[in-house]
Amino acid sequence: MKRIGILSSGGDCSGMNAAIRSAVRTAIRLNVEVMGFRKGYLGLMKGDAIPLDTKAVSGILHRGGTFLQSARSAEFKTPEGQLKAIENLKELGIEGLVVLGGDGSLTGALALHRLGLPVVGIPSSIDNDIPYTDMALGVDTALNNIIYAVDCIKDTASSHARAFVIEVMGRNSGYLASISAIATGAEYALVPEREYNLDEICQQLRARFEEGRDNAIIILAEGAGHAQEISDSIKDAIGFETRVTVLGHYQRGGAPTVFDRLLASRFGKRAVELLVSGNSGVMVGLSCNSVLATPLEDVIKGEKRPQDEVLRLAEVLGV
Ligand SMILES: Nc1ncnc2c1ncn2[C@@H]1O[C@H](COP(=O)(O)OP(=O)(O)O)[C@@H](O)[C@H]1O
Ligand SMILES: O=P(O)(O)OC[C@H]1O[C@](O)(COP(=O)(O)O)[C@@H](O)[C@@H]1O
Ligand SMILES: [Mg+2]
Repeated sequence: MKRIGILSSGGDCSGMNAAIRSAVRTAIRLNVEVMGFRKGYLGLMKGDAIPLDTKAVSGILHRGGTFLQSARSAEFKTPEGQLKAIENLKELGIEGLVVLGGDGSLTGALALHRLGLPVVGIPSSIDNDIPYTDMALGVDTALNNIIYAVDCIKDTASSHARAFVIEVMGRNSGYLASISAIATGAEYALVPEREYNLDEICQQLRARFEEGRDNAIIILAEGAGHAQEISDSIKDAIGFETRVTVLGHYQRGGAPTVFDRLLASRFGKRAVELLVSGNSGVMVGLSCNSVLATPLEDVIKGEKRPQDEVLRLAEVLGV
């Protein structure tokens, strides 16, 4: 292989830059040129690419987001969009592609692989909803962002004897909610994977405030309900003030943690080594602290949910 491409797609996350840097520097060591596509699959369909050398990826390791930018594209889901991408790659003399992204982007990578393009995926999404990797890129940084915010909110909640409903991201996954609830000592983690009974929660919260506790933190996964409605129900039932904080896109940015910098560097290197040695149609992943490759077919067929042990732990340590 003489020339490969790289792109970041879907929701950005911290660690993408570090992974791109690692992939580019590994490729250069192997005498392979790298082109970076801007704005994910949009750039691939437009042929919007820039050459990436060692200098182009210096000074980005510690920055959140992705300097290649990211996007979501409905057109790329169509066969026409995918063929446009393949044609552009041929014209640019690009023989293989590294895709950084979440479950959607990896489904797109599988589509390109089925069209005959050598592809390797790097799981990158704060949601941690991608199977065959213990952690995706960006998850650890997002969790650290969340616990910083929750700790701050707890201070003000205590000062006013309030209950807070704090909404975190995760799409259909309760991973961020359950882990951050354990790490902050929150009273409840409301997640899509477990049914919850709001009446019971309100009774327990009322008892908690009546016995003199001065705050309550309820971490709500975005896929598990409406923050304001839950907050209003709690307020009406317990008679204490409630507030809502939606952490939103704050969770996705910021300097990557050591864990994410290391994971990104390991993933980027292995992805290029696999691609250049002819092992394509796979995703790199972390399993028991080793970097493994899994066929994209299995990744896309698979499902990932937070471990039951973790969900149970959040319940046992809460109210
Ligand atoms: N089924 C699919 N086939 C081809 N491409 C897809 C498919 N699903 C998603 N993609 C591409 O991947 C992009 C990112 O997917 P999305 O689910 O929004 O984010 P993420 O990759 O972070 O999970 C989509 O906008 C689309 O271009
Ligand atoms: O940035 P957008 O387009 O508002 O999307 C928000 C969504 O992206 C995420 O932050 C990341 O999800 P993906 O990795 O699937 O893109 C979700 O947690 C959230 O629901
Ligand atoms: Mg996703």
